[in-house]
Amino acid sequence: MTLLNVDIKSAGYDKEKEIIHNIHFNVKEGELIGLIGPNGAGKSTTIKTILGLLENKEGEISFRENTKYSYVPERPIFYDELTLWEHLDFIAAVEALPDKEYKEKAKDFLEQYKLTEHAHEYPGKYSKGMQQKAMLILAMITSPKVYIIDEPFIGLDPNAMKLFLKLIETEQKRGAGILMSTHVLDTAEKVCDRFLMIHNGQLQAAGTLKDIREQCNLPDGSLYDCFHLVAEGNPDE
Ligand SMILES: Nc1ncnc2c1ncn2[C@@H]1O[C@H](COP(=O)(O)OP(=O)(O)OP(=O)(O)O)[C@@H](O)[C@H]1O
Repeated sequence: MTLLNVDIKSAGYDKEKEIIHNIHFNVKEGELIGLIGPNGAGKSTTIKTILGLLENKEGEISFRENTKYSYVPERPIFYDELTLWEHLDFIAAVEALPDKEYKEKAKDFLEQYKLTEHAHEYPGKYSKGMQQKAMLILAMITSPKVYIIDEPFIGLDPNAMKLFLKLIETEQKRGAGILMSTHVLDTAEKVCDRFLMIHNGQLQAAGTLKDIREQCNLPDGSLYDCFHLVAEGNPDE
């Protein structure tokens, strides 16, 4: 079942300058989709367009009816005057989450991510990795049907990375669809079901690794080889 359908004809920050063109894909239940591309390719712009943050947009973005989604930005954003628990309470209040259920879930996440002892501190003062983990907890607490995650791996230590991947898998099994932009291609190759390869604001290749290899004419290539070909035009350099 399709949860999110993206049909961007063009989008950009200023009326005169379009940044992305003809980006079409969907996210289905239980799928993890990797949004891949070099710096400045248009990944964050695609995400911002999906989130409705860009006014200059031609095309259609449609979430399945009543689909709740969570966005995890590349750079964590917190309220200065709220502790992590207060952030969780705030989200629970806005989303009208059942009290007992969300508290149990929150405690479980905090324990897993080793943030229990820091839950009453201000996340603005956490280390980078702790902030990233806190953002993930805030995203997961509402049990959304769709996740939109901008580069989750930077700043996570190896244990946190493993935990994140495990939680993502659990969320997929629950039926959540995930769109995740990342530069960590070896991990993406292992965990993503499909890929969207963007360069110069356009979709250059899309599909499973097999599809991408065929489109790049690299039958045994890794995701990195295909990325390199798309980004640089030569897989061997
Ligand atoms: N706020 C902005 N205003 C104007 N142009 C922007 C803005 N943000 C990004 N751009 C431009 O849009 C283009 C695509 O940038 P975008 O941030 O989408 O790339 P990206 O693929 O997410 O890159 P990275 O891997 O470096 O995060 C770049 O040319 C960039 O200069």
